[in-house]
Amino acid sequence: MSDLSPAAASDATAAPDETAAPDETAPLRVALLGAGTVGSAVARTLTHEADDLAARTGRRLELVGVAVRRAGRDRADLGVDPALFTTDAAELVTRADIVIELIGGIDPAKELILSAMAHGASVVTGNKALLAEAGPTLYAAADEHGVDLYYEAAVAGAIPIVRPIRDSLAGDRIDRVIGILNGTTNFVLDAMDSTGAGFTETVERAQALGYAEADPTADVEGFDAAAKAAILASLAFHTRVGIEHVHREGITEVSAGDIAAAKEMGCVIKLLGICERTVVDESGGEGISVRVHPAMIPLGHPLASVREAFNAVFVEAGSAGELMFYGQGAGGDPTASAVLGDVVAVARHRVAGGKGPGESAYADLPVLPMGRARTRYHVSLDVADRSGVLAKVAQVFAAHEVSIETVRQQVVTEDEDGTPTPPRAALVIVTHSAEDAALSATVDALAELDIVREVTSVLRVEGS
Ligand SMILES: NC(=O)c1ccc[n+]([C@@H]2O[C@H](COP(=O)([O-])OP(=O)(O)OC[C@H]3O[C@@H](n4cnc5c(N)ncnc54)[C@H](O)[C@@H]3O)[C@@H](O)[C@H]2O)c1
Ligand SMILES: N[C@@H](CCO)C(=O)O
Ligand code: NA
Repeated sequence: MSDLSPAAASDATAAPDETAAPDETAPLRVALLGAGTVGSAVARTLTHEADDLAARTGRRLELVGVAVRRAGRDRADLGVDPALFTTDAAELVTRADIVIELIGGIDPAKELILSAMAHGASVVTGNKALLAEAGPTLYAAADEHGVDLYYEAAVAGAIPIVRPIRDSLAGDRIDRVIGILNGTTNFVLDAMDSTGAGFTETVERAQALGYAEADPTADVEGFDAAAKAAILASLAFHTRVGIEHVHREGITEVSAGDIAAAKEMGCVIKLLGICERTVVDESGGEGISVRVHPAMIPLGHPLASVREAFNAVFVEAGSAGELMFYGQGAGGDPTASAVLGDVVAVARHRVAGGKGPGESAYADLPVLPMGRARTRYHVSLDVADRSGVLAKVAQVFAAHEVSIETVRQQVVTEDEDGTPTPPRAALVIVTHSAEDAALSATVDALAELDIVREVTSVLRVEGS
């Protein structure tokens, strides 16, 4: 179908023959925007695997240009004709059937994608930040111009999860998606767990090893995972979810003490992206909760075994039951695998003369505030050790209608440096599931009690 696209029409140099049949052997013109970590790997595969890609697609994929920020750099290893490099991305997107956007960020990526679509190109992108901010605008443009918008690389890198949710599970009802969606934070938490070291020291080590960026804010503060959670929730619940709807807490406050407390509970701490469907009223009306925060999960949960910088997504669906998707969430070649899979998919649509699914937002479920999410809390308190203390603490939970699951107490008689202390106790309370607002109010009220010397840690417990 590409030969009748506006891009092809405007590109024609010979006198147009309105009655001529489309050339069904002409290569599909591919434009690549960005030759960084992922773009370079994509360029290499497009050139080195051209014959296999043509065989799988049914048409050759001809790289017609690579937009870069700076001209003149030696990029010989990509195997790309040097004449194809350009600094004019805006011009390049007007003469392609498929545009691969791998420059990242909002501007100019958004305008380039919209222009590419207006010129008839299908778009493949890995840009989670842009999708979480402007997904509906991009989908509307794709719809208007009859082109594809594919973005498998945007969530969990190489792991096939966007298309499994959008296509393979389209006949099922997804109730919950829990993901380890950020490799940097998983690496840091895993290293803290194995070494007992603190957060700052571990991030510095991750930076030295190349796992964390020089500025790790987007990862450690949970922005990257929140963008991915927004995309997953939109797909899973057929509802528009933007980054602004996602409750976000990063891992900067997770201490070595929290990690040790999790170990004692038979848990590990992970930064989780949680997207879940909940009943919100007595008539069975539903809403969704989308949140990113550190949480304890039991060692027996499949997500607990996800080590180092790996990602995983655990899906609970009505008929399929529990599914686990695991693999590399980042890196040039792994992410390029997801990009190229999308390129082949959209190219096949062009060859067959159709397009893939557009946005599905028909359910339009309300996105609940964090206070309405149901979770469990693990609360550690440093309290005076005298009669009536446990009763007072239990009363606070009861007053907020939060049910206690377990209580553990350890008497402390000396400080960390061995100095004898007045009798006190370390109290660890794990609750049953309750609304986050009630749990949070409970913790605030506990902190006000004169018998509570300190609330030493508060962690959510998920996955059980
Ligand atoms: N790196 C990963 O592991 C990974 C994984 C999944 C998704 N992604 C996503 O893929 C995209 C690319 O990531 P990356 O890691 O390759 O980034 P990168 O910073 O390594 O590469 C981006 C490249 O785009 C170039 N660029 C920026 N503006 C440009 C412009 N206007 N015209 C031409 N070139 C321009 C930059 O010079 C750079 O070379 C991002 O959206 C990112 O979120 C990356
Ligand atoms: N910075 C991300 C990789 C790309 O999303 C991570 O650490 O997982
Ligand atoms: Na993916």
